[in-house]
Amino acid sequence: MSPSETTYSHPTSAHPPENTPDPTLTSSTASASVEPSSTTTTDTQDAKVETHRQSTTYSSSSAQLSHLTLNLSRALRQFPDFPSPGILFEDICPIFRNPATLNDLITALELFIAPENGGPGKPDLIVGLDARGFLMGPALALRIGAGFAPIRKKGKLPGQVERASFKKEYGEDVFEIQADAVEKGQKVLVIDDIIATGGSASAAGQLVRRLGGDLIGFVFLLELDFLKGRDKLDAPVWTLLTGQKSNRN
Ligand SMILES: O=P(O)(O)OC[C@H]1O[C@H](OP(=O)(O)OP(=O)(O)O)[C@H](O)[C@@H]1O
Ligand SMILES: Nc1ncnc2[nH]cnc12
Repeated sequence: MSPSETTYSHPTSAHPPENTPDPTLTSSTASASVEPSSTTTTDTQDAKVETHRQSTTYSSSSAQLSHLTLNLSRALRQFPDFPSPGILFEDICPIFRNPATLNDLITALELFIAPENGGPGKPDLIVGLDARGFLMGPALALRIGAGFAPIRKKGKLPGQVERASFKKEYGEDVFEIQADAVEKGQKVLVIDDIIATGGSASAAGQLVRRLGGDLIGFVFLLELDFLKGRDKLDAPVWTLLTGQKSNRN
């Protein structure tokens, strides 16, 4: 089977099977309540494209999104046992090397968050997660006319910060955000490349809310859905691609 014929929805042997417990849930990490979303799933040749059905523009936007996400899924590649044994690492770097796929990514995200496609609408502020969220967040913010603020790993931001510890698919970490990064009541969208166990995104959501932000949702390029990370998030979740394609390399 050629790479373009493989399915982007099955866990591979390098990842825990669907019913394997999420390792981060065995710790004291706080787990947020689940907010059901009206997500529908459309299968394409390579990817499952999640959209939120709402208006008459759905069909054309959905077709465009299918096209864009197919291009994006083809640009991803995988590295087994990185950064540690048992992890099948999804490498997003090739998307950014090519201006066409970079544009596809930002256009797909822009379409995805549009209210007519069931998205949350334009946020006041996009909050991106260190480090790969920085590759996507500012470009999307510029495209839609929103601000951008970073959540960084501990010790990188000057001034007063809010801090949250968390567990992720391959380790533990600490996030910080500048205390004045979010204005009270600002509509905030959190963006990152990948949601795996959801530990990183959950900690980011907590920080946004602690600063008084109105957390309108989370958006990701890729969701490793078998790890059930979205169950840790208590705001709507939008993901362009789900699952993992095996034997890509
Ligand atoms: O859902 P989780 O299990 O929390 O994993 C997802 C997080 O892991 C990766 O970041 P990483 O900490 O590796 O940082 P990087 O972006 O600097 O590579 C990824 O970019 C997400 O932020
Ligand atoms: N499998 C994975 N590939 C790339 N980034 C990740 N972050 C958490 N899990 C990951």
